[in-house]
Amino acid sequence: MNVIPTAIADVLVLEPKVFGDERGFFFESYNDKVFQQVVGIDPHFVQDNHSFSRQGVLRGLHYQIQHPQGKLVRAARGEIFDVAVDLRRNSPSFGQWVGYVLNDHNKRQLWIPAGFAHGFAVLSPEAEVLYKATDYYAPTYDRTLLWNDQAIGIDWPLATPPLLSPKDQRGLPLAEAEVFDFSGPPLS
Ligand SMILES: Cc1cn([C@H]2C[C@H](O)[C@@H](COP(=O)(O)OP(=O)(O)O[C@H]3O[C@@H](C)C(=O)[C@@H](O)[C@H]3O)O2)c(=O)[nH]c1=O
Repeated sequence: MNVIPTAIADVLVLEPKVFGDERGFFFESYNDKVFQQVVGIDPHFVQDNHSFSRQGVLRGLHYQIQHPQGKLVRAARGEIFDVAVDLRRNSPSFGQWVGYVLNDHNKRQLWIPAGFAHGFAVLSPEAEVLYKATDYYAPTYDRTLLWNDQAIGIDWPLATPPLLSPKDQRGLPLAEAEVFDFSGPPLS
C-alpha cells in the first residue's frame, strides 16, 4: 500500500498493491489492519455504497451535519475526479479542497475523514463508484454544498456543464452552509 499525502493533512490517497498475471489482477480493496497502520485511525465502516453514473454527471458536494461520515472512495469502473472540501470550522484548511483522478487503472482510493463535503464528476463514458462509510445514511442531516461556489473554487476538469440532481442544483455556497464545529483530530 502506497500512501500519498494531499494538501489537506487528513485526506490521503491510498494506492493498493496490485498483483497482475495472465488471468488478470488481484488486489485487496480493503484491509482493516493495513488501513489502521497507514491512516493511523481505527475506522468503523458500517455502510458500503455503489453508484453508477454517465459521463458529465456530478454528484455532490455532500455531507451529513450530524452523523458525519468518513468515506473511502474508489472507481471500480471508469474514471472520476473526486473532491473533498474541508468543512471543519477551526481547521487550518477550512474551505479548502483537494481533488484526485480515481480510475479503474490507477486503483487509487481517496480517504476523506468526517468533517468534509464530498463529490465527484464522471470523466469516462460510464463510471461505477464504490465507497465505504463510517456512519449510516441519515437523510435528515444530509446537506449539499454548491459544487461551483466561487469561494471554494474547485477546478473541475469538465468541458461542459455537469448533469446534477435537483438537490445538487440547490446546493448552498460555503458562506450560507452549515459547517462542523470540530477541527480535529479527524473523526473516523
Ligand atoms: C446516499 C444514500 C442515498 N440513498 C437513496 C436516497 C435517494 O432516494 C437515492 C439517491 O440519493 P442521492 O441523490 O443523495 O445520491 P448521491 O447523489 O449519489 O449521493 C451520494 O453522493 C456522494 C457524492 C456521496 O458522498 C454520498 O455520501 C452520497 O451523498 O438513494 C440511500 O438509500 N442511502 C444512501 O446512503
